[in-house]
Amino acid sequence: MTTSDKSPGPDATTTPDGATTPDGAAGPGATTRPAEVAGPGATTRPDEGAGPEAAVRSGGTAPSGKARRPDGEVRPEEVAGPGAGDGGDRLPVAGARRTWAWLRGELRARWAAAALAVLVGAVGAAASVVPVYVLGTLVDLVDEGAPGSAIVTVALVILAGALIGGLATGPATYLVSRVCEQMLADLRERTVARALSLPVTALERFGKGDLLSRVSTDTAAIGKAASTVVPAMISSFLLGVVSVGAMAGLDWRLGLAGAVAIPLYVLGLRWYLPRAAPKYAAERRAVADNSQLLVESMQGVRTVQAYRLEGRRLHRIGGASREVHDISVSVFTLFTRFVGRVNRAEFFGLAAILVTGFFLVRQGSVTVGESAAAAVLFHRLFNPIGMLLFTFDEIQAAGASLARLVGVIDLDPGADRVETAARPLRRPTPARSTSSARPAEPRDASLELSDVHFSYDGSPEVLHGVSISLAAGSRVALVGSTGAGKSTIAAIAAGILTPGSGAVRVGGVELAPDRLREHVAIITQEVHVFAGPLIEDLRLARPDASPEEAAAALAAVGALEWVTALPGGLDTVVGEGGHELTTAQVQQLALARLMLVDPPIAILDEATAEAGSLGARTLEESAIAATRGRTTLVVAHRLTQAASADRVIVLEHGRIVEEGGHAELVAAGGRYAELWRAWEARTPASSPRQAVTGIDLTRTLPER
Ligand SMILES: Nc1ncnc2c1ncn2[C@@H]1O[C@H](COP(=O)(O)OP(=O)(O)OP(=O)(O)O)[C@@H](O)[C@H]1O
Repeated sequence: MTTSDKSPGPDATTTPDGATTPDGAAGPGATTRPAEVAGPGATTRPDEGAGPEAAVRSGGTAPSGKARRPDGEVRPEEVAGPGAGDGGDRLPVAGARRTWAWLRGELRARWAAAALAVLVGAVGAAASVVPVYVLGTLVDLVDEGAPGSAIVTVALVILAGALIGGLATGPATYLVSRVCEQMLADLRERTVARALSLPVTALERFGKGDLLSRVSTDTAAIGKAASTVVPAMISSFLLGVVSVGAMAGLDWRLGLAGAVAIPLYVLGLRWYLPRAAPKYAAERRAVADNSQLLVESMQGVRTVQAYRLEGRRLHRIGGASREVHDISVSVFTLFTRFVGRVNRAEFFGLAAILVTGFFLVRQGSVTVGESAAAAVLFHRLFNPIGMLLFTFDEIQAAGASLARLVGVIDLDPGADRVETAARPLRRPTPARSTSSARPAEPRDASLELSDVHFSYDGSPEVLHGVSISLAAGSRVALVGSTGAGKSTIAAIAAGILTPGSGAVRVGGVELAPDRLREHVAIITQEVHVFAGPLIEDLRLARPDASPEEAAAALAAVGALEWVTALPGGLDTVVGEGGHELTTAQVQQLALARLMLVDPPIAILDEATAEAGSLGARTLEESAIAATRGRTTLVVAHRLTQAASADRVIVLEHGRIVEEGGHAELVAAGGRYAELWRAWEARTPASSPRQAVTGIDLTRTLPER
């Protein structure tokens, strides 16, 4: 199974303040690009995230981490609630009870398959004990000098038992691992789906490294357990039960002698597990921290280079890796000491059986063959018991990983509001209920933000009652200095961020963020080019788009020419490891996706701001073509974008300070006029507006 391929926009979005680099460009070939479209119908490709996962894996030099406490108690960080982790910013980990409940629920849902697996396993275990049981009879027959025919019969029974046991093992393993794999696939799918449905602010707060290590390292730990450890454990357990039963069947005292080993095994486990659990937890944390550090360093590589932070980053990564290494070594040392205790238990168990058998044979209670069979039965348990004990930590690790994934599944989709609720914000205005159960449909493509307040987690409010209204089909530019709140407004209007209070309406109807995304598409500052054919990248916006429709969208934004000139045209493999696209080309792809999404409302957040001056003209034209006929909100860092809008809204410190047409505001001599003069001064040319974009804006300016 794969992740849903119908998840809307959020996966394709970026932080409102997007990581800008000193040179302002992500560089050719970079996977993350300075513009991104997300919106109605946008989808998640099954292969997405392969890169970061690989990065985490390559960083995860240590064996899969382990963290569950043996007694299944809830660790301090195992508090089901966002932000309740030990660092305050980790994704939550489900408690032991909740994890068991999840497991039980999943098994109940597959009870028939699970029961069949156990049944086949039990038959296999019973059949494989038969040869040892009968071996005792064979010894006695030989001892008594029985005829060859009797021995042949016993030998045939041994053969049949071994055959049935062997034949049943394969299907039993297959059936158990199939149930486990199905549960894992479901779990992985639901984890990714929930992560994608999380608000961007929540994802930022938790850190992508933690999420990636859960989806990769934790899933791998569970996957390993599901395919190998759990089936082996179940068959070992069944074999153990059947063998002890068989020993007791020979003579109860032999069974009791074998049972001498049990308390020793238990003591060994009780010695090991409490010591191992904190070490595994520390190892898991160290691996996650190391992953986070690596992901951050890779994602911020330009900033790292620009500020010459390579040495310091490498030093920190080296330190984190050393910590992982040291903890892993101490985990292994502990494990070898545990092995010694297991060997001791085996020795005492076998010795007890042999001594008991000796005396029982002497007093005539059992035969030599029966005593030998008991010893062999016990000896045959060495491997299964060792398997049970030595993989206990892997099961623990899988349990810890399971708790981490269940923690993500249980996350409240409105996780970013959990913390903001503690702050003195007005509650969001409840959506007006309609008389019928059906949600009201917007009557047109107008967009309205009404008295919107917003603050990022734990930070002071950044929007203080912003109200903006865009008539259907109009083009409005948001202008303001850095940090004024433009991108935040864009993200709220697109349904990426949820306002602390206030309302967002489309066509007069207040819509929740998820419904808002059905009507609004946004191009943000980062575009992710997914590895694969270019047409598939376009189909993220509309999965059923035909090559002709994709070509038409590309043509509309002026990109068809260069796409057809690519070696494979629409089928050229782009993204990580594929054909490298320029920043401007990537931005045009984002605009073509917007065309395919065909939303009534479009939001451009610096869609062209990162372009080099040579591509600026083309991109400006592409952006105008892509948004023609749509209600458009443009975050205009380049004031030429504002000059071409129907209306300009000037924002400062989270408040609207001016609003009106470009010419009107310039004439008014206020804040916009000030910004415009500064802009003109920065772009000396006979016709500043033309010089910046290469477009004669008087042609594109609407009639006023
Ligand atoms: N993810 C975030 N977490 C915390 N604070 C944030 C976050 N994103 C933005 N901010 C803060 O919110 C305020 C508004 O930021 P926003 O990015 O909306 O401004 P902007 O006008 O778009 O700025 P710019 O032109 O630099 O993009 C700023 O003070 C910024 O530091």
